[in-house]
Amino acid sequence: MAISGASTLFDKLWSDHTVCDLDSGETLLYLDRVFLHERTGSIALQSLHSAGYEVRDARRVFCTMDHIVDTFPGRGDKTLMPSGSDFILATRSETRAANIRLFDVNDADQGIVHVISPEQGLLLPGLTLVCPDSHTCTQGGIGALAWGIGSSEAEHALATGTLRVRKPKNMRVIVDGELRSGVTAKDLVLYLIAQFGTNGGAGYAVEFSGSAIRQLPVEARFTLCNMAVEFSAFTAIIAPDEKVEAYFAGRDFAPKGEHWEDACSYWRTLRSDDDAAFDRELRIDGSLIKPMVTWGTSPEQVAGLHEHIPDPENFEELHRREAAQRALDYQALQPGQAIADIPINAAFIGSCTNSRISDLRAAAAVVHGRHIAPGVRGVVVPGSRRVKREAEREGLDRIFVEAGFEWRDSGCSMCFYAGGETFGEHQRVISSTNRNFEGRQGPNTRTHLASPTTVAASAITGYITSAEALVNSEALIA
Ligand SMILES: CC(C)[C@H](C(=O)O)[C@@H](O)C(=O)O
Ligand code: SF4
Repeated sequence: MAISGASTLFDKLWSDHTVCDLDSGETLLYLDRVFLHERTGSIALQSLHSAGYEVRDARRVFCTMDHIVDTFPGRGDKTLMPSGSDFILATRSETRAANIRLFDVNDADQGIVHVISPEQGLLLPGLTLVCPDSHTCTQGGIGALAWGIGSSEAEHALATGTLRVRKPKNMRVIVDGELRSGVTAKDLVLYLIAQFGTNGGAGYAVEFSGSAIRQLPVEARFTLCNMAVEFSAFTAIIAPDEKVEAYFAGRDFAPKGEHWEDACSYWRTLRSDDDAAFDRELRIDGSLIKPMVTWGTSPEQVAGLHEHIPDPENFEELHRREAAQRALDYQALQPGQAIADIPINAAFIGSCTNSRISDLRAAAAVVHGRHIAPGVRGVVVPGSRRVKREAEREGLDRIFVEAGFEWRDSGCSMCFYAGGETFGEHQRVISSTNRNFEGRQGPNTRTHLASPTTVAASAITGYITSAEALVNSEALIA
């Protein structure tokens, strides 16, 4: 379809994938990839099957076992939640019947859906991908149009290879300035949500751009885009650059030979035109950001690690005041408490936000030669089995285990209380994940979202601590 005038990257991908505009005001979009997982994908496949429909093109469909599968070494089909294995078994039989490539429980390439898809080159810049999972936006980090859908939309996607979608508006978030050392993409996205609220991106597809974004390694771009859904955005996208080309070079399903050159030439066209108009533009000075952590039960209830728990009375709007009070009650925290004085019971490194090899390297560098505080439980869950193998090749597993962490098999694990695993009631967990609502990590479990380096440093001190503060405090003692 021809594009007239200046366009955003999002508009270009939308237009390139438009089959037709519908009378309903929606667009019928062509889907290059559909990804499924055992929690929602099994439901979509079963429902499609019982309605008598077939998967239109199984070559474009992939499925993994990540949400419910447990992450204990030597795992099988059983999970702590007795009903968990029903999802696993249904996923296996439905994908087999439909001829869909499944990354099964103990497949060498199994892992969290949003980690394994770009990792293998199953998704590439410029392609569309949907998955019945809200964090599909993660994959916009390489310049693909990827968004989360519901199970019934997944049925439509599977049966037709297309989807009816209402076009969101365009937002650009420009992050200039240089991120300080020790400040990560996780801190950046928490800062964004702190500034503009969890509703800030509602109705928009967000393009991240600016000098701080160009500086981010590709895996950090996934972290940033991952939490676009916590900002209520339709999805997020970052224009691919030479870092993205280097990321894909040699990946299993990335184009090879002359196709590689063609692909790179095409990817270089994937950017917003200079004079493209955005419906909304937000600006952030990246140099102002410090390590962040959530104190409440929403990603917008967040503060710098050097700050104090706010007083709900100081929130202007009534609903924010009430939400803050309720969050403090749930989290058992007091207004005015220094964040650095909050003791933790557990530390979790994992999830589609922060479980890639660069996350594990950064966390391992913090814990290397140190030991987690007495009474604190630490768990590290690689995002995929490939990440796990690479970490083990580099000796990161030994660093974690010697520091007192459990080293697990890959999956969503304790990001989400689906397989039945939890740190327990009233346990306070510092977590590299993306959601902190009540009960997210198990009944009455208290979650504090932070970067993997903050999680690692906190595990060592037993208090919410930045990696920088850990090093400074040791220097004082020495
Ligand atoms: C189970 C799944 C549908 C869910 C999602 O959509 O995001 C989960 O991955 C989550 O993070 O809450
Ligand atoms: S790791 Fe967590 S956020 Fe990501 S897909 Fe799994 S449950 Fe959802």
